Order: sequence, then C-alpha cells, then structure tokens
Amino acid sequence: MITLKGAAVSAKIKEQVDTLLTDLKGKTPKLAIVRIGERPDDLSYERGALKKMESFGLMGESFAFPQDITDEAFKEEFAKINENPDIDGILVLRPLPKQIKEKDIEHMIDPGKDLDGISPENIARVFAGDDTGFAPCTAEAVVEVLKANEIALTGKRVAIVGRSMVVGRPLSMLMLKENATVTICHTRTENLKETCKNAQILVAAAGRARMVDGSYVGKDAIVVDVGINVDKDGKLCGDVDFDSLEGTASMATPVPGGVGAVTTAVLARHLVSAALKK
Ligand SMILES: NC(=O)C1=CN([C@@H]2O[C@H](COP(=O)(O)OP(=O)(O)OC[C@H]3O[C@@H](n4cnc5c(N)ncnc54)[C@H](OP(=O)(O)O)[C@@H]3O)[C@@H](O)[C@H]2O)C=CC1
Ligand SMILES: Nc1nc(=O)c2c([nH]1)NC[C@@H]1CN(c3ccc(C(=O)N[C@@H](CCC(=O)O)C(=O)O)cc3)C=[N+]21
Repeated sequence: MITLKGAAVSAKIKEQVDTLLTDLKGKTPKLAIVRIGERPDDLSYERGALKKMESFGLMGESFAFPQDITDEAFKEEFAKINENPDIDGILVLRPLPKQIKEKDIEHMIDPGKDLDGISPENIARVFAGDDTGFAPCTAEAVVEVLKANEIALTGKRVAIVGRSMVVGRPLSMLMLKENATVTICHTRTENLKETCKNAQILVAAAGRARMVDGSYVGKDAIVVDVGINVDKDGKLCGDVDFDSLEGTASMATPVPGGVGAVTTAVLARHLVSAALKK
C-alpha cells in the first residue's frame, strides 16, 4: 500500500503561491483568524494555519474573543475585521457558541474575503461548478491530494462518509465537477459498509476515530482520511484504521501528515487569490 503524504502536495501548492505572489508586487497578504473561546480543535487548526502562513511568507493574525461574548458585541467586532482594508482574507473557526447567530455571520462576511466558503455566494458557486469563488479548504484539499498524485476521478465510483457543509457536501460537488460518480453516506445510510466497499475512492469525513477499517474497503481502493480525532490515549488519529488497510487499499492518506497539511496550504492559496482579486 502506498502512503499519500500531504507534505508533497503542500510543497506543490507553495510553488503556486510563490507564482501568485510575484503578481502582488511585494505586498504581503494578511489572514485574520476569528476565534471565540478556546476549543482545542480550533486552537490546533489556528496553530497549524499560522505556521503555514509563516512558512509560505504570508501574514496571519488571530482575533480571539471570550466564550461568553454577546451576539451584538461579536457582530460589531466582526464588522471591523470584515471591513478592515489591511485584511485580505478571513477564517472563522466554527462552530461558534450557541448565543452567536452563525447564519448572520455567513451572510455578513465579504465573499471576497471568505476563504473557507461559508457565505451563500461561495456555496452557490461550488454547487454550480463555478470555481471563481472559494470552496471550503478541506473539501478542496481532498481533491488536491488526488490530483497531485495523478489519480483520475472521471467515471470513478466515489463514496464520501459525512455530509457536513465544511467537508462532505462541498466535496461531493467538487468530485462531481471532476466527473466522478458520487455516493454521500451519513448516519442514516443503510448498508454503509457495502456502499463503502463498492467505491474505488473512499473518503472518510465522519469525525469517528478509526471507524473505517479494512472491512469497509474494496480491493485496490484509494482511501482518503479527512478525520482529525483524539483517541482515548490522547493521540491524534483519523477516521480510518490505517494499519488495517494493508492488503486491501492500494493507497491511503495518513493522519497526521495527510489531508490536514494540505488544508492549510489551500487556505494560503485562497488568501493570495483574495488579495489578488482585491
Ligand atoms: N483535515 C482537516 O483540515 C479538517 C478535518 N476535519 C475533521 O473531519 C471530520 C469531519 O468533520 P465535520 O464534517 O466537520 O464533522 P461533522 O460532525 O459536522 O459531520 C460528520 C458527518 O459524518 C456523519 N457520520 C458521523 N458518524 C457516522 C457514522 N457512524 N456512520 C456514517 N456517517 C457518520 C454525520 O452524519 P449525519 O449528518 O447523519 O449526522 C455527518 O454528516 C472530523 O474528524 C473533523 O475533525 C474537519 C475540518 C478540517
Ligand atoms: N471554519 C472552519 N473550518 C475548519 O476546517 C475547522 C474549523 N472551522 N474549526 C475547527 C475544525 C478542526 N480543524 C482542524 C484542522 C486541522 C487540525 C490539525 O491538527 N492540523 C495539523 C496537521 C494534522 C495532520 O497532519 O493531519 C496541522 O495543521 O499542523 C486540527 C483541527 C479544522 N476545523
């Protein structure tokens, strides 16, 4: 089985970023990460994203707010960031606490700065197969991993486990644009295992530690693990039980070191694109 590493894909994206940067004539794009509270997965994504911006020669700043901030106060602060001409792109770490009306933020965010595709305008573009907006970075990262490894998608049976607005749903649309035949699975899916086993490319984005083992995988299938979970020993792990794939999958992405590293590279590319479009 071949391990599809994220670092090589991230390096390719860095080259694209370098090319885009030359068109910016010395201006350095700036990312704003908007976070409420101190959720561990938000903090680790923030850390990874800021590190990636630095290594790609871009700027990043975190705007953190207390867990109990009111909807009104947050909107006031968010509007300032949204309108700040020195900020080229925004990543809002989600989900937001329940007192914040997340829908309002989705409608407020400037689509040109909305790097993770949460605004109705960017979502509509993804569903229309129009690639001039911003798709959610993780969904795009999955397609990048496959393309960078020269894995053809046209005509292929793809199964995606997960239907969230940040991964499963937009990914199904990106796959469809690549002419794959897509099956979207979720908690109500009957015969989940058989459906997964029938796929030539299987994407796990369920958020369940090591749920997908070799028994879900067809012979020579390609497995992409989007999950980032912490197991009971406190270790970072994916939705796929990687070691159980030997003898079934032909290729698979690891966690850590797979899709996660590509997600932040896509975020960086979106940031430079946003700065260029301004
Ligand atoms: N690599 C990266 O950069 C990123 C990784 N992630 C990771 O990806 C994973 C998914 O994230 P996200 O989409 O936000 O998660 P959500 O919890 O929002 O969605 C999970 C989806 O998986 C489905 N699901 C859950 N359990 C099962 C099951 N047992 N069988 C079938 N379907 C199931 C759910 O179905 P239903 O709709 O029926 O409830 C839901 O559609 C997480 O581990 C997350 O940490 C997320 C973002 C970025
Ligand atoms: N709008 C929004 N989009 C998100 O995609 C989003 C979010 N909000 N809120 C939080 C969750 C969680 N999440 C993580 C991503 C990477 C790591 C992570 O650990 N990444 C490591 C690499 C892990 C690896 O190599 O696989 C890193 O970047 O260095 C953790 C968590 C994103 N999320």
